[in-house]
Amino acid sequence: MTGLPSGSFTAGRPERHTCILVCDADPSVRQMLRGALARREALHVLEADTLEAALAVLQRCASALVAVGPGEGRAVTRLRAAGFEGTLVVALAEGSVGDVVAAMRAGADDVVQKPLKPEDVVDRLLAATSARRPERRGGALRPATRHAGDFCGFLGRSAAMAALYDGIARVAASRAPVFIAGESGAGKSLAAGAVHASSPRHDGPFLTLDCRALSRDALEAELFGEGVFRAGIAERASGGTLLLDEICDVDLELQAKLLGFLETGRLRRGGDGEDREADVRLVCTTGRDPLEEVRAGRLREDLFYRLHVLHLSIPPLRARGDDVLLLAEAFLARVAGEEGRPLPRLGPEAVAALRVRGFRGNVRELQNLMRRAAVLADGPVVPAHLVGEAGLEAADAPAAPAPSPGGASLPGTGMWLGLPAGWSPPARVEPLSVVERRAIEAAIAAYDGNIALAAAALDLSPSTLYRKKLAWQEGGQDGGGEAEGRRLS
Ligand SMILES: Nc1ncnc2c1ncn2[C@@H]1O[C@H](COP(=O)(O)OP(=O)(O)OP(=O)(O)O)[C@@H](O)[C@H]1O
Repeated sequence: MTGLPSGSFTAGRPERHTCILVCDADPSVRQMLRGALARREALHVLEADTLEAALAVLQRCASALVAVGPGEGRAVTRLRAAGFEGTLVVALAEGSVGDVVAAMRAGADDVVQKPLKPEDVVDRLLAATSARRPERRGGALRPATRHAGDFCGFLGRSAAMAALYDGIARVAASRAPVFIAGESGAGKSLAAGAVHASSPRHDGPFLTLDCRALSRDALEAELFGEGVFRAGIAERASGGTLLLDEICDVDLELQAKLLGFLETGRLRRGGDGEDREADVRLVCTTGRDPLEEVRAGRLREDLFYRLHVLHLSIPPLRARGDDVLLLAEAFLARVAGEEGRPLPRLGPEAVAALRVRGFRGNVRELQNLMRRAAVLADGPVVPAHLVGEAGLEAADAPAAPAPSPGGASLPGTGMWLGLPAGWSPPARVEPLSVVERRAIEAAIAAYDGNIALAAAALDLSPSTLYRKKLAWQEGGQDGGGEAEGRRLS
């Protein structure tokens, strides 16, 4: 058996042809497969614990072994629809013959059953790689791949997304924490995966902890571990990146412990007296306004500023122009592949509806809408009514109310700057601070609250905008600090 081409690794990223991705939620399975692969070939093994994490790094790999749990048959289609053209071997947790056939039809090169025997799996993976011909895969998913690979699993070519890709690339090189804000379903987790994939830690683990899902004690145990035998996710992510999803949901006391860990790189498992080290890069997300959370006392200010050194703001879909069409087509193709149906296209009215009238939801809602459209379309064209009034914003919706200037007011009459009594300044002349505040508030309203886009439009850094907002909330007029020029997206 020829196996994958081997190669040596010099500084920087390994060659794509020597890179293999192992995706499994269980760290011990990943470890076992990594060991088996390392014994056989000079391969560079990347690990992912979720499909989202896999999507973020997949394009850098020639082959992937992806574990698929019960009822997750769509995973293969998603990987192919995202543009992955390498060898794909799927490990099914509980696979009937039907599941195996479905996985192969969706684009898997081979299917193995769990529990895995590492040496067998490696054999099958290497065999699939050497036997693979580009034309082996069906053409049904090809339409989606023309859009694929825009950036680490993201699709989108708007200026807002270009700024985001640029921001991700810039923060990736550092080991400082990254704070990602954005609306629900806009792509925060995907961005976290992209930060990891573009960082020097890309061959380390990328693990995620959803802070919404657990009680305070369970979250602490999950994060820092318990007793001598149970390492927490912070230790397991050592050498890689840890995503804390919805950081504002972490209890304040635990936030203090997290801050201590950030500052020292040391942690203590529950019920254990020993201090342990973990070399982790933290990425945190929130769907809320972090400053509002600080003000309301739900997010420790010291933690916020420690985490907020580098920050990214994910633009809402409505700020991405025609990306909505590109994404809609890609999602249609994905669903058609998953459902084994012919690929429908968006009719002109559906295109006009999405583009001209505007889609109100975010990427996740668009995915759901396209799923419904692909399933319900009974011809080759998706009609307008299937892209649904629910997701569309009326063209004649009232504009956002003009923000009030607030802050200091002008003197009305009388001596002012040496002018004679009775003289009134023209109404349009206002103190610079008032003008500035109005301009900033108008920009934030124009970009639907997206600070990064507003900052970019104003040629300020997002941190300057945050500081000014904070100062206004505290009652001052001036947000302090001079314009810093644009930094990150
Ligand atoms: N630009 C994009 N291109 C392709 N898929 C995308 C894009 N943005 C987001 N997605 C997909 O949309 C879904 C939602 O994205 P993600 O989970 O990253 O959002 P989120 O902001 O973290 O959501 P939540 O706030 O609910 O945690 C995922 O399936 C993701 O892969």
